Amino acid sequence: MSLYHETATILTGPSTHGGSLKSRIFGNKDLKSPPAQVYALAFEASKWSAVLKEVVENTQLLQRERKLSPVLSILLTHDLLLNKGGIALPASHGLRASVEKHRVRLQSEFTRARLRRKCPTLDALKAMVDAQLGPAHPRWVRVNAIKSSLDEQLDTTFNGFEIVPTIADVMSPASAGRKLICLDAHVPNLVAASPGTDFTKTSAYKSGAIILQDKASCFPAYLLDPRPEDGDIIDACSAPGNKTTHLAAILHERGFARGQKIFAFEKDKQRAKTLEKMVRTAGSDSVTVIYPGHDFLETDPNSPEFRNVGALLLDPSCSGSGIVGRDDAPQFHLPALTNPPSTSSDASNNNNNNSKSRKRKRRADVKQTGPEPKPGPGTDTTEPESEKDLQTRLSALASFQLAMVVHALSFPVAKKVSYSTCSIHAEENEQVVAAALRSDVARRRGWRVLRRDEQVRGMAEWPVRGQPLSSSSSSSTSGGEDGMEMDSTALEGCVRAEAGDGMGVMGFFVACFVRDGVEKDWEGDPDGPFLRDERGRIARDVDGIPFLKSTGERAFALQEDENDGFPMELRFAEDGDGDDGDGPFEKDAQGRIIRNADGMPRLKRHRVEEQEEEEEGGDDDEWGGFDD
Ligand SMILES: C[S@@+](CC[C@H](N)C(=O)[O-])C[C@H]1O[C@@H](n2cnc3c(N)ncnc32)[C@H](O)[C@@H]1O
Repeated sequence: MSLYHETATILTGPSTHGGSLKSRIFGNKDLKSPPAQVYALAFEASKWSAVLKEVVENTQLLQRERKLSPVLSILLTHDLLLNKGGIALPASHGLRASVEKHRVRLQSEFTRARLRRKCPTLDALKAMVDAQLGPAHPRWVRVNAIKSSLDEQLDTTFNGFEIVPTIADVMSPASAGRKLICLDAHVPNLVAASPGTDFTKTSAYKSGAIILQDKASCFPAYLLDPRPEDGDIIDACSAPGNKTTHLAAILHERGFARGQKIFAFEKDKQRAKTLEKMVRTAGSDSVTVIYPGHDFLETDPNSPEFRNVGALLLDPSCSGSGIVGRDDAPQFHLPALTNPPSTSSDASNNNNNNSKSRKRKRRADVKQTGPEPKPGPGTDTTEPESEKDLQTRLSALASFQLAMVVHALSFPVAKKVSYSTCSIHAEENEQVVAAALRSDVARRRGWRVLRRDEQVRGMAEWPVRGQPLSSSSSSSTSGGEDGMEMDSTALEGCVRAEAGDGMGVMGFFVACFVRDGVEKDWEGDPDGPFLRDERGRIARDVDGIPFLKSTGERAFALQEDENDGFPMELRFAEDGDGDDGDGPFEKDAQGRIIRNADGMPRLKRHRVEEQEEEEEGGDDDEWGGFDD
């Protein structure tokens, strides 16, 4: 297969497979062409594709050369017009000939495209195209607490990186070529590294000590805040497993309750294989039960298997309209097969990279598999989708998403459910939450949105919140008019992330449903079965287990038999830091585990390091305060 066919295959393959463009290419063992050449062509052609799309359309190249596909037309035109060596194929090759015979026409159309952009020279056009690449997206790295620690990674994988205080420093064009990292201020164990940094060859990546996961994608597990006392956790839509493994990592730091499990559902069997691999690599296989090929909607919430499920993470298929920076390459603009020639106003539209309507229409694809119609090939395109088609697609997605949320809210002892999408559309976000709150099950069981002031520190401090439905809906009828309004407290409880706002995140949405009356279902006591302190909070022992009113004893009997199921006693994972038999966490004089403000238990290791620093007379460690 030629360089051009191989590059075309990479560019039109599912964007959900294999991470960044770089890792998709360099990790592809089947490539016959040199990966560096494929990457250079894919990147450069993508960068120029908005201009080349115009050239191809205006010369009607695709109509003249019926065997040429849209993606190949861009790749070949790129090399013909912009590559010093021209098209890298023998002169007699059919592909090369099919484009070269239109050289004069293509060249003059390219000149017109340049002049329309008011660029007097090719160099000026090159500078403009480079400038339009937009703000670079950082490479987000989550340190997997099951296999490593932030400190260990700072000493190893990030050794040689300069630590800078803000994400703006990491993304600044002035920092190009430097190896920078910034420790995230909102999500524990998360690091932003210079855009395009390739960690896929590091031993930490291969061993699962680090996981490449966008900051916003870390919000759901962090906001759900899984705890030993939550019992079993369901991840309803798991593949490829970023959030499943994040749940496991958070629980690992807190200490899993004995027998506590994460049930990971994945409807797509193929994707379930990726999930299995990721869970194994991340070291969370012993606590994760995978249900490959299993439709979450077909689970029976009342099945004995799920009697201890206290929390669910729901990250269903969505439009994916918020996805940016998944890749280290610019978007690829495909020429239309039948479009009339572009006008100068089309050209100026093409230049308007940041327009909101464009963002909304940007992707015709679906984030992952789901019930909705799938896109055709070439999904990484900017083919406009009509407003009507968009609304039809969004409404199909929203019905599915609502069904998933309502199902999750039906688990008998569940008391927290996070719902997330990487969509920017209110139809999939606030409107789904509003509709779920109005469902029978939500009303009957008292589900509400977790308030901002109840959220873990990083999420409470995150500034971008749910949008009022009338201003966030992409439909011409506002959500409010549809009766989908939410009160301001609930909206404030919703968390959004906005691409391109300087915080280095993709477009994302998450809300956590909670209910306060779970105990009522069990005990018939309006105040629940557990002892409470003077502020009405459930009293818990050092391990977080509540005390029963009836006996004054811990709610769950401690048993040695591991097979007796949850919840019994806490099991601390090996810490490797000289286990003193008293668990890995610092305790106060009363023997209670010391927790940071966000509820994270404080590891003994941190104290030892602080003491060492004090002895060395070092300054306060800026990063030691990360969990505080
Ligand atoms: C957005 S992706 C999940 C990403 C994942 N949470 C992560 O962070 O790596 C949605 C996944 O849900 C799966 N899915 C869709 N409908 C489902 C259903 N009814 N039951 C279980 N899985 C489903 C899709 O196959 C897809 O893999």
